[in-house]
Amino acid sequence: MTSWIQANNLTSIRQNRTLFAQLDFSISAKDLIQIKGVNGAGKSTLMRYLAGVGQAVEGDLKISEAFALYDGQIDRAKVLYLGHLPAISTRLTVLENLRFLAQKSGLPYDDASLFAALKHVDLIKFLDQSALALSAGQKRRIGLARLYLEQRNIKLWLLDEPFTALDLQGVAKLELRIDEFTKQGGAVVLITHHQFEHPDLKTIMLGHQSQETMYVDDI
Ligand SMILES: Nc1ncnc2c1ncn2[C@@H]1O[C@H](COP(=O)(O)OP(=O)(O)OP(=O)(O)O)[C@@H](O)[C@H]1O
Repeated sequence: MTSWIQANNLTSIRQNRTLFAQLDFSISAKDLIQIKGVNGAGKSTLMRYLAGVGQAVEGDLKISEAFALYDGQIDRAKVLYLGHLPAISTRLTVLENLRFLAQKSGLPYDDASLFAALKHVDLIKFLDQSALALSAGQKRRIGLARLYLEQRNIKLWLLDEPFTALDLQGVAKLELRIDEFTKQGGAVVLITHHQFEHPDLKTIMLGHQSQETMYVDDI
């Protein structure tokens, strides 16, 4: 199968410190990939690079035609990136926040689909409540509700710490949703310190002790 993204020789140097170097990996349909490494290893830096934000990575990305917009560039309309902070406005209600996030992420939505998504993350009772009064887990759930909207063109999810602050039931539901998306042909790259048990989970390991600690398996 042709890879959507083939990364070759990626290097990131920040403040004179090499986070990772000569990193190779690929991302294909149905892949479930976890970026692993200690705090500060460069996991978010790498994910932000794949998401097209942040400048701290150099190297070569080969993009397949299925994933390219033009000229070998990633078609950003095919990527949904959820950063490690919930990005919630406390001035808006739960529903208004999701509407805003859906719009920002380029996802199609109407009120019925927003309601359905909020039901999936158990926030339907809080629709019109100000986000100011929500718990950390509930704020996280607003952002995750995007995963239940119609994905239309989206092929790749980039999820930075999506399990943070979720209760056990929330974790189980998110694991199921990730599994479902990959089975439907999408790919997921995630960063998590949660022990995600999945038979198809691949790993991109970042280490900053020495270059020998950097490896990618199963690709
Ligand atoms: N905007 C920035 N400017 C300069 N250095 C930065 C910036 N953002 C992060 N760094 C540095 O880059 C390194 C890697 O950060 P990054 O957030 O990618 O690590 P991480 O592996 O995701 O860590 P964690 O597990 O703690 O979230 C850190 O040493 C951090 O201090």
